Amino acid sequence: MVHSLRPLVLCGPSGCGKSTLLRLLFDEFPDKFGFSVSHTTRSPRPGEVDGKHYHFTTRDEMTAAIERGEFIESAVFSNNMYGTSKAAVAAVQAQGKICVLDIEVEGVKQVKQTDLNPIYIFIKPPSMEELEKRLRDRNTETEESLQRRLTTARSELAYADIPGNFDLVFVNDNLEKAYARFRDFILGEEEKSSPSSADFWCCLGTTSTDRTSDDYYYMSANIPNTNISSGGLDDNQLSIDQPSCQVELSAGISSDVDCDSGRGFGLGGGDSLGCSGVNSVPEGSGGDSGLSDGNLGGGDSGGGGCGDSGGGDCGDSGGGGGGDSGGGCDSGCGD
Ligand SMILES: Nc1ncnc2c1ncn2[C@@H]1O[C@H](COP(=O)(O)OP(=O)(O)OP(=O)(O)O)[C@@H](O)[C@H]1O
Repeated sequence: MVHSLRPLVLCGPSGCGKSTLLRLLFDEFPDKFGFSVSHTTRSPRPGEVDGKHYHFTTRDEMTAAIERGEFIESAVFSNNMYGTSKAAVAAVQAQGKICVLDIEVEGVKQVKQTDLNPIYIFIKPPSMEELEKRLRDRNTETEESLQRRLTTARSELAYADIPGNFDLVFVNDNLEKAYARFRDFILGEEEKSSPSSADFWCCLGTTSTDRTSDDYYYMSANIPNTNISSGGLDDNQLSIDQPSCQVELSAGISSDVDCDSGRGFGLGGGDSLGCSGVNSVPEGSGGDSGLSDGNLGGGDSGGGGCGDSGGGDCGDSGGGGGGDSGGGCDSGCGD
């Protein structure tokens, strides 16, 4: 299964510094991020290139494409249409890059209705006065368009202040500090959503035949000290050290299952075990990590990336070294 990295939605009032911060990000990570090229009906600014900064289009063409369902989001801003086509996002993801969407609040609301599941970031200016100064200094606006942008900015800032609307809201005051915060947050979030930290099941039974449903435990490598959520051991915990993703059983695993704290197992950095997004494992089914009581070394994969519960048993091939597979779960997981 191919894991698409979560897209990044960047939002903030015109002039808050979105383009500036993105330029720094792309300069530092030229191969990691890809810009989703928006469509717009506004005229190109000096230096802007069609197909690179925007797909410049007409109102009629864009309206027709939206009606054909070709857009994830679209909005009218300062009398111009802006929008993100599905093709623009897919083109970036096809390159194995994190797709960056620079969109307005109305577009954010529409993206939230889709299954895109991006990271939402909002950039605030230090003040309305500073925002106005930046826009004037940029020298790209007429007095009328500047006033429109400032009016829109107020409602955008109000939307950003509602808890839960964005994963990160921060002020772009000192550019260096703002960029560091922006970059570190994105890298942290992407690390969390990478396959190495997907939720997974593992099995602690010694052999495939003596396992019961009680031997399967649900773990999330994103959350330290995650409660075991199945197998009747809700009071027990798994302790998980990030970022190496070492997973081990804490002391206190009940002895009435066929395991104890000595039967720990670990994952090297970048590892993935079993099936992500699993909610239940039917009795006697697979979805396990391919481990009995072994460790997987760095670079291992115990299967991974399955959408749902079940599937065939992964075998007992624990203890693999670097680059090993923990039992070929991948094909055995049903959706
Ligand atoms: N931290 C900062 N301190 C001072 N000036 C800044 C800072 N960040 C950006 N600027 C300046 O503010 C102006 C607006 O920034 P930028 O063009 O990146 O905004 P934007 O949010 O992309 O705007 P738009 O949405 O209209 O494209 C630019 O001239 C930029 O150089």
